[in-house]
Amino acid sequence: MRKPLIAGNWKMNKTIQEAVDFANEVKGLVPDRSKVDSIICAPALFLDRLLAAVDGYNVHIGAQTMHYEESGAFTGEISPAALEDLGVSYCIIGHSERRDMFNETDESVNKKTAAAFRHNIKPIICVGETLEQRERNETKGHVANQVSKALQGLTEEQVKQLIIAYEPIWAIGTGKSSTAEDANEVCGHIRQVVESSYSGSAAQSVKILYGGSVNPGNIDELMAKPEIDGALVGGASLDPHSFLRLLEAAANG
Ligand SMILES: O=C[C@H](O)COP(=O)(O)O
Repeated sequence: MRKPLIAGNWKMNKTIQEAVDFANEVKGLVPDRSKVDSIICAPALFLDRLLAAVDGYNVHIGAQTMHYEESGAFTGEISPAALEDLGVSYCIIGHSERRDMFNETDESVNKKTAAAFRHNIKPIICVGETLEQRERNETKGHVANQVSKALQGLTEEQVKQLIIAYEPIWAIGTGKSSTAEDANEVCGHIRQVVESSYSGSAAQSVKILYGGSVNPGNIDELMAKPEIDGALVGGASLDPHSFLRLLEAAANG
């Protein structure tokens, strides 16, 4: 039985004060970590303050991206070693916005995933198809290819700890979520890819999330599906009440 996981991706939203206010508002109300892993992936500038704000509560803090090198001449980049030193335990890798706007590739996603494991950071690898790919019936092939490339060189033990978020690009921030049935089918396909590349045990351990216009109105239906272990949530994670509702749905589902 895989423990459910809800990760909020704040993207480039909030000020530090708004972030700390949010953490103070939700932290005592977040369901116990035995029921759900609750994660806030915040802008890098807020991570230190958020870690201090939620210390001792059931909330994990994650980053939204990082570099694969430890250090060096990479102006403006975020070092995985520095994230580890800060106490950051999760990092989103290969979000479609970063693939689209910041030149993230399957190769860099693979290198970042390996770097995350070297630094005790759990990677949340994002995959998903465009609307055109969906219309051409290429969803499963595209997603399988992204997953295979992201996992190259990982050990079975690493794969068991992995989190993969299936986010159809056409569903992100559009209010147009995938149906729970479709999302479940693609998440199941991802699990099969893991099984054929690694083992049944790896496939049963890896957590697969759905992302794309998840909100308090559709979370129950998504969480009821057997292949969906949780959600990566953008817009609906920005409001404390909505975020808490998502956590409760996952914890009690
Ligand atoms: O990482 C989160 C996804 O991009 C989903 O964003 P959204 O919930 O605003 O559609």
